[in-house]
Formats: sequence, C-alpha cells, structure tokens
Amino acid sequence: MADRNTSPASTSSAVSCVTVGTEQQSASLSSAAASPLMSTPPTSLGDEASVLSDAAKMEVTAESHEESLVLVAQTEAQTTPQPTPAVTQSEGRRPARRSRGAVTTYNVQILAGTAIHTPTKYLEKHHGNVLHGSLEDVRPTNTAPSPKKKTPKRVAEDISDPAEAQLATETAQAAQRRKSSRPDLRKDALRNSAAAGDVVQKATGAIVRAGSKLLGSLRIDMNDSGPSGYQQSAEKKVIAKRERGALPVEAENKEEEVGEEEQEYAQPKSKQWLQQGLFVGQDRDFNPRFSETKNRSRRQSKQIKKAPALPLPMFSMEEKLEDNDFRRDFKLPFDVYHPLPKKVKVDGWVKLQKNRFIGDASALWKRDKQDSSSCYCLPEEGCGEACHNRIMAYECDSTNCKLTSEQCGNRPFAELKRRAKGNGYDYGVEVAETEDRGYGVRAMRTFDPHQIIVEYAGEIITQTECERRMKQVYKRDKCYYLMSFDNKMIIDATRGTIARFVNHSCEPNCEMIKWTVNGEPRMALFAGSRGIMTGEELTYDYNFDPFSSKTMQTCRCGTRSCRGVLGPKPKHQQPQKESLATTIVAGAKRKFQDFMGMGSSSGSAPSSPKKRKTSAYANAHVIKHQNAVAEKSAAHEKAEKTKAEAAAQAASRQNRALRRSTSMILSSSRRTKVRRTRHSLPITKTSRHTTTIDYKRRTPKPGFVKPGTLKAIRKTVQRTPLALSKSRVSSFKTPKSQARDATPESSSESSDESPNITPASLRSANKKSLKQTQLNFKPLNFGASSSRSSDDSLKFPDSDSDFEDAEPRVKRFKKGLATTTSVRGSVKKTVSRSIKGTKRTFKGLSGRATSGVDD
Ligand SMILES: C[S@@+](CC[C@H](N)C(=O)[O-])C[C@H]1O[C@@H](n2cnc3c(N)ncnc32)[C@H](O)[C@@H]1O
Repeated sequence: MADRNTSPASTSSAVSCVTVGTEQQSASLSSAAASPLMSTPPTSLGDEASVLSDAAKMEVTAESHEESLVLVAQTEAQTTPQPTPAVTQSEGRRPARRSRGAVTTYNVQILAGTAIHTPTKYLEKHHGNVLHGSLEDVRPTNTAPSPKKKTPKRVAEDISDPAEAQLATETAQAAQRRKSSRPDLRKDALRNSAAAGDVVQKATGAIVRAGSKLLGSLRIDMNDSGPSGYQQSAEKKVIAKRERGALPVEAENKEEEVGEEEQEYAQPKSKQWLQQGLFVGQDRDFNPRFSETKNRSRRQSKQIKKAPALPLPMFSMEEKLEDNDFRRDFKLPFDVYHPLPKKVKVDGWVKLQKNRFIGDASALWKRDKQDSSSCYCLPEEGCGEACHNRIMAYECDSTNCKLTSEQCGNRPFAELKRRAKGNGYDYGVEVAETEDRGYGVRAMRTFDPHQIIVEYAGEIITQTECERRMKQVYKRDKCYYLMSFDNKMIIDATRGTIARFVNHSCEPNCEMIKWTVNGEPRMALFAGSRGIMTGEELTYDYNFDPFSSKTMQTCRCGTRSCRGVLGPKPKHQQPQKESLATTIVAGAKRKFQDFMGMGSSSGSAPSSPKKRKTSAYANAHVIKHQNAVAEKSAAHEKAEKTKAEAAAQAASRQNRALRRSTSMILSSSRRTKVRRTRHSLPITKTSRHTTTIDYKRRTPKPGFVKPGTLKAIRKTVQRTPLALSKSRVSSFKTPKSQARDATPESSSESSDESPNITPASLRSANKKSLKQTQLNFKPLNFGASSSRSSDDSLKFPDSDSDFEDAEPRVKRFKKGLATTTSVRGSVKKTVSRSIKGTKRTFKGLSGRATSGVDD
C-alpha cells in the first residue's frame, strides 16, 4: 500500500477513492491526499476517464463538502492545534467490505483541484459553475460574503457525527494548507480553462485569417490580380470606408479586425469548394478579376483563333495523327471525365418507344396472330442455347416457360424494358454524327455477344400506306427508315426508336433480328458474336433487296470487305451464250436491267415496299457508275447486233440459194412426177415440218453458204445414183458432154440396167453421198444428158428405185429450207426486238441520269 502511494502512476487510482473508516485512517489518508505527490494529474486516458467518471458521481457531494469542510477547518484551526498525522496499526490492513460500504466516499481529485484536466466542454455540460469571460469578471471584487457561503456554515454546524466532524476538520486543515500555496485553485483552474478556450478560439481565427490571406496573396501573385470571393468584398468595404475618410486609421484598423471577425466568423458561410485546379481551363489572356462570361467576351472581341479542344486520344487520336495538317497547340478539355463527344440532338425526330399501328394495319395484324411456342427448360439450364423458344426466336414469359424471370435467360425484351427505366448508361446507346453517313448510333457501354441492344420500333403500316407515304410524304427525302417487317407489314421508323439511325456496314458488329414477344413480332438490334465495346459505332447489314431497290447507294462503311453498295454485291456481266437469238437478247436485256437496278417497275413509280430501305435520289457518284456500266452494256449490245445482222445476211443469202434450190427441187419433183406417172410409180410425200434446231450449229457461217450451193446440191442429186451400185461408186465421173447430151429417154433405157439395189446399200450410199455433198462443190448439171459411155457406170436416176433413193435427200432439203426460213424469221424478229429494247433501255437510262444529276 505504501509502495502504491509513492508511485506517481498509481496516484490517481490510489487517491481517487478514499474510504473514511476511522479517525486515524481518515487523518492519515487525508494527509496523504494533501501531499504534493497526490496532486499529480493523471497521465493516461484511462486514468482520466476514471477521474471523470468519479467526478461525475461525486461532484456535488464533494463540492459541498469541500466548501463546508474548509469553513469548519478554518474555525477549528483557530481554536485547536493541528494534530500530527500518525500512521496507525490499522493502516496496513484493508477494512472489511461491509465497513467500506457503510462509509462515505469522496472524490479527492476534485478536492485536490486536479479536475483542471477535465475538458471545458465536459464541464460546461455537467457543471453549472464553469466560468466564461475574462479573468476580471471572475476575480472577486467584492469581499462581502456571498449568501451562498452561509449555507456551508449551516451544514458544518449541522454535522453531529463525530467522525464526520473529524473528517471535516482534517479536510479543512488540508484545504487551509492548499490555500496558502494555491489560493482558490479550482476557480483559477476553471478560469484558466475558460481563458484557454478563448485563446484557442482566437488562435484558430488568426490561423484561418492568415491562411486565407496567404491564399489570396498567392492568387494575386499567380494571376496578377487581387483576391477573390468574400475576402475581396471585405477589402472592398474597407477601401470604401477609407475613401470616405469616415474613420481614423487606428479606429479603422480596429473596426477592420472586428468587422472581419464578424463578417467571416460570426456567421460562418457555407464551404467554398474549388471547382477546378488553378490553371485548368485558363486561357493566357484570362483575367481572374473578371467573370468567365466577361473573359470570354473579351477574348471573342480580340478575335483570337483558338484551337478547339481535342477529343480524347483513345477514340480519335489515330485519325488526328494521320492528318498532317493537324499541328496545333491544345489544352486539356475541361470535361475530362466525359470521354466521348457530346451527343447530338436530331431535329424533327419524333421518338417512339414502342410500335404504333396506323390505319388498317391494326386489323390485319389481329387477323394474323402469331403461332405459339413453349420450352421445357430446367432451372439449372436457365433457358440457354438449347431452349426451344430461344432457337425459334420466341421470348419466354410466364405462359410459355416454367422458369421464373430470374432463372430464365431468354427474356431479352424484358431486359430492355428494365434497362429503359435506368439511366442513360443502362440504356446504353446514343445518337452521334458520323463523318460521311449522317447520323449514327454509338454504344455508351459494353454489350455481350448476342445481347439485345435496342428495339427497332415505329409505326406499323400496310403496303398501301407505305406506297402513299413514299409518293407523297417522303418523295423529297434522302433517307428512308422503312423496314419490311412481318406479314406484308412495314415498320416506318421515321417516328420511332433510336435504332433508325443505325447505319449499314459490310462487316457489321450487330444483327437485326425479328423476335416474337407475347405473340407479336418485334424487331431488335442484337450485338454480334464479338460483342460491343464502349464508344463503338453500331452497324448491321441492311441487306437491300436488289430486285426491288430503285437505285443503289454507294457504301461508305470503309471495311475491307466493302461491297461498294448498300446491298448485295452487283453481279458481273457473264459472257453471253450464242444460243437462240431470242434467249440471248432477252437474257442480255434482263441482265443489263438487273445490273442497272431497274426492275419492270422502274421509272417514275416508287419502288416496291418489299425492299427494306431505298433512296429516292441517286447521287452523282452512283449516276457516273451507272453511266459507265451502261456504256459497256451498249457496246456489248452493239456487238451483238452486228453479229446478228451478219447472221441474218448469211441466212438471207442461204435463203436465196435455197429458194433457187427449191425451184430446182420442185422442177426435179415435177420431173419425177412425170416420170413416176410415166413409170406408174407412187409419189413420195415430202415433209413440211419445221424442226427446232440449234442456231449455232445449223446457221451456216458467213462464207460457208456460197452461190454455188445450188450446183453442189444438184451434183449431190446427180451423184447419188452413182452410189447405188458398189461397183459404180469409184467411177463417179460425169463427162460434161455426155451429161449435156443425155436425154430422159436414153436414161430410161439405162435404168433397166441397174437391178441389184438393196435397201442397205442405199442407206450406206446415201450417207456417203451426203458426206460428199458437203465436201465437194462441183457444178451439177442436173439437166444434162444421162447418156453415158459404156465404160462409165454413170447412171441418171431415172429408175423408180433411184428416185426413191433420192427422196430422203429431197426431204432434208425441204426441211433445211423450212428451218432456214424460220431461222431467218426469228433472227429478224430478235434483231428488231433487241434494237427496240436497247433503245428503250437507253431512253430510260438517260432519263434517270438526267433526273439524278438534276437532283
Ligand atoms: C436508316 S438511315 C441511317 C441513318 C442515317 N445515317 C441518318 O442520318 O439518318 C439509312 C441511310 O443512311 C445512309 N447510310 C447508312 N449506312 C451507310 C453506309 N455504310 N454508307 C453510306 N451511307 C449509309 C444512307 O443514306 C441510308 O439511306
């Protein structure tokens, strides 16, 4: 116990609670409390806390006791000598718990005056007697006893307990001793704390003032200007006062101080936040004395050309670097937190969030309700890739899917709806301007592969309404926002969602897909298999239908595999087949028209609504391209025409020749008849059928059919009989004189000399003779005398068998004649048709070109 008492660290705890048991004890302890060691303030927070807690408990008691004891002690001290504190036997023993609980406990901390360490705030809260103001106010000016001081007297007089009286005496003595060295310590301490509070407050004020002045001076230095804000206004007031001369300098200074204090700290203003760094966004000629607006107007008046702020490099620095002219100073953009260029506002765009039916479309729509689909996915599958609805592009809902919306992963349009309720970044797309394709759509966030991005919604119209709009409403428009939808319906997104601004690309990053949602078809843009990055332009393949599009538009997507036009790649002109003239020319014409993008409906009529999007006006580039193609095609047509003419000439020559041969054949036939009549032979009928033949193979080439053809035919006819007898084939020579002199009579005579003719030999002889016909073009003297020398086996075909044998050849000639006639006719027709068609084509093309250029 003695050790503990001597320890300064344990002082507070040792002395914080003193149990007054006996007189001796109390005397010894009170003396201990009065010793300087015991007044050492606590050093630890825990200790202090314990002090505070004790102080709170015993505060009132201790205070009242202190006062009373001091008075009692004073009176007793005057009468009795001070007893020397003695250590009794019982000092080393701790009293029993019961005895300890029965006695009064005092807070010696407060008694000893060490409560100085209690924070002022705490005292203010828990003690009514904390002193404020200057020390003068606290210092007793009036020595007259206060009425309050009488109360303790009464209390002291009331003390009847001898133990308490003893304690009071001892405490009074201790207090007396303390008073001699530290008069009224507690009050002083309280005063001191109040004064210290004031000092701290003032010091804080001074520091803040100094800080603001320093900041002001810094601003002045940096900006070559005076301070700003409220400080400036305070200074202005002072200057104004000086100017008025209303105050002398000293008074003025005082007033200034007080004024500043009042102005700045009496009513603290809301905190002034710095909006930006000191130099960010400042131009060289920026004067901070002036407002932003005034600075701007001053700069504008100076007409200094400033470089516009650059967009951040990650999006456009590459192209800027490629631009050699781009060599300018730049400053950091103020809105560095907004990396993308600002989104644009599109004039005249009426936004629609969902489809709206116009006119008859609604009725038609109801009539053709969609089919249904359902899936049987398990929760663990989550309607993934294998979901039946997903495969069929049907959105799952409570009617066709058993999973909950949290479990199911096939509800894209529901997701879209959720996103639309969020902020712009949830929605994820915005309109932006492209360099050469008008407006476009840009992603403000990332999208997963195949994730829904935005719905293509607008007015649902019928084909009739579409045509009406094309003719009347959109006839001067450059862009159409029409998309073939479902069941001959068209979505006109002129009033519609942002999806209407999505441009075409030959290497797109999105897809436009039709889905069935709650039984209704809906179109939406989905991310492609690569997904989408923030800032990427969204594109899909327009997939124009070339048969219904009126004009092709040049594609400016700039991808490697760009097809050059919006739509499928134009087919190259295939080499023309020289088949039948009709087929050729008709085919060529169709291909030419296809290539030029002119269907049967081309002209002034609007294009078919089947096509997804068309442009009303072809630009100059397209027209140029079309002209080039037209020239090429015209040259080709011309070549075709020349060829056909040459063929026609040849055919006509052949025809003339055949006519001659026909007359010959006819005369021959007549003669045959005569002979037959004479010889009573049956007349062989000649076939008049026209066979369809291949133009290329059957039409004689120019130069092949010669005027001498007739002679060749005659010769063939003449020579045929020669082949009748094997023995005579080799000796086929007809002396001209003999042939000329030969008479039918003589020939008739000789006919009797050819009996050995078999059908087989005739056939083979015919073949051979036909071959020879083609090979030899010797003049044939058909009417020459059939007389022959005995050596020569030449025999005029005057016998029946001979004429019979000649019959197939006659047939073939007649057929040839018919064919040639038909070929001639068809060629003639085709050529005229071709010329007409070409004329029409050119007419149409020139008309279109003119209108396009005009536009
Ligand atoms: C549905 S709009 C797209 C939005 C359009 N850019 C705008 O400003 O409103 C279709 C039109 O955009 C233009 N366009 C779209 N993609 C294009 C591309 N790759 N090249 C050239 N023009 C394109 C064409 O004029 C086309 O007719």
